Amino acid sequence: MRAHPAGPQHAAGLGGPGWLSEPDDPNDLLPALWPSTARRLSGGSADGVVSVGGVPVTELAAEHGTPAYIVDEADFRARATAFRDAFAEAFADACGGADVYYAAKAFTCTAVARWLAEDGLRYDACTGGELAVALRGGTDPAHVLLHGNNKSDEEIVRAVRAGVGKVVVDGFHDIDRTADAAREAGVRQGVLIRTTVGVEAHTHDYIATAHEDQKFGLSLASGQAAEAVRRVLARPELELRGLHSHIGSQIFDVSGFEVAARRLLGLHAQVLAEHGVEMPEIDLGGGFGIAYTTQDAPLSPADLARGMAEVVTAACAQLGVAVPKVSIEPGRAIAGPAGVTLYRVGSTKDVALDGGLQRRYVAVDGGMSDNIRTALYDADYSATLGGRRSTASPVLSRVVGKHCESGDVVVKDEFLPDDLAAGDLLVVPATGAYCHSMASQYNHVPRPPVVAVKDGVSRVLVRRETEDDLLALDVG
Ligand SMILES: Cc1ncc(COP(=O)(O)O)c(C=O)c1O
Ligand SMILES: N[C@@H](CCCC[NH3+])C(=O)O
Repeated sequence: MRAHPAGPQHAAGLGGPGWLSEPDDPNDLLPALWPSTARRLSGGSADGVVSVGGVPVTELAAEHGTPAYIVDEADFRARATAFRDAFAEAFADACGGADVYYAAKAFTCTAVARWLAEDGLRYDACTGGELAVALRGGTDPAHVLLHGNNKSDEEIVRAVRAGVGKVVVDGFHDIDRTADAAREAGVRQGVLIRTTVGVEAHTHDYIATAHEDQKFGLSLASGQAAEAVRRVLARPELELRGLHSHIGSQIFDVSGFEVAARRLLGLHAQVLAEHGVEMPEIDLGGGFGIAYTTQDAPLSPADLARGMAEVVTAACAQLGVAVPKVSIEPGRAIAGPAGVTLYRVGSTKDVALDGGLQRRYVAVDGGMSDNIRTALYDADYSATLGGRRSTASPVLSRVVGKHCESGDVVVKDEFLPDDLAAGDLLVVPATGAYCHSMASQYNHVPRPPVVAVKDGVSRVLVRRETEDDLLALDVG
């Protein structure tokens, strides 16, 4: 990592993160963080402008306004099919391939469901709302699985009637309700049992999900998962398809997945020994990390698939069981790098810090309502000047929003050019996952649109909310 030209103390003195370093030219886009079609144009009337999907951000801002979520359709679909192909290949010999369920919670809308269906991916919904989007997008219901730690009766009935392939049993409370819904619908419902395997995933506490002391799943160690197997087998309306584990999100360390797979397969073998039931599937969840900064080094889908295939094959051989059909549920790794957020700068202010240092606050026209991840998880992002090139010297800056909250920060630390001013466009990469899907209308700020870009054309997938939309909800 290279230090800032003013000396390492420039950033270090602010207690800034270790990852913050300046690219050779701050106008460069660091490829790992951006959709594959993103570039800074050179020459012509749009010289210096960032372009995504062949559309300059100046055009996007003029046509769709700011803030706006921009999704690079080709990049999203390439990442999705890379997972599909890598896992199909890695598991081909062991179990005839693998199924990839896109985790809709990362980002979904009808167009996304359609892309996935066209490209042969499946769909992981965790609410009735996400299921509704899948069905409206033309997803084959048999390719949908329904998660949820607190599914309503109505969600279960709706999913079973729609013909979803699998309902994931997250607790004992799901078993009889799903079986009753299946009996009423006259079907045999496939189920997975979400198992808490006791892995402490190396990620933010709020997004680790396989240790004992959290709300999801049935514990392996305490015997709850084995008891759930017995209860499911006692209901003939249910078809026990397999066990499920999801250890958390934004994980880079493959050892967590390895331990989870081995423990899950241990229970899988135990069920065979105890009940004579050979479950045909196993679902290892999602959670594959992406690069938000230059410090993050994600594994490629091919490396992940190869690594997971080795672990699963070896564990099955050791246990003396056939390799079940493997499923995974990536969300962030498909949607995250495919999306950027476009903002317009409204104001700046310099604050003197101890030691003669200063921090520049750059306020944009969105904030924690369109990206809650910085406030919620202390997440790191980067930002770049989008509408022009600048040769002004870089200034350590903090990109903040317009909300009435001092924690309303989008990018904690970034070097931005000294001549950045009101009216400039800023682009924040790697915002395709868990930004639109976690957006709020805090301070009655309408949510931004989602605009797809491809081959030089932009298309609104989700329209911008208006104040009238918000007022229409207020019926009191
Ligand atoms: C059950 C389950 N599957 C898949 C995912 C997707 O995770 P990620 O977007 O990190 O791949 C999540 C979210 O963490 C989840 O809870
Ligand atoms: N929402 C989280 C990920 C957790 C998702 C689902 N279990 C994030 O933004 O990183």
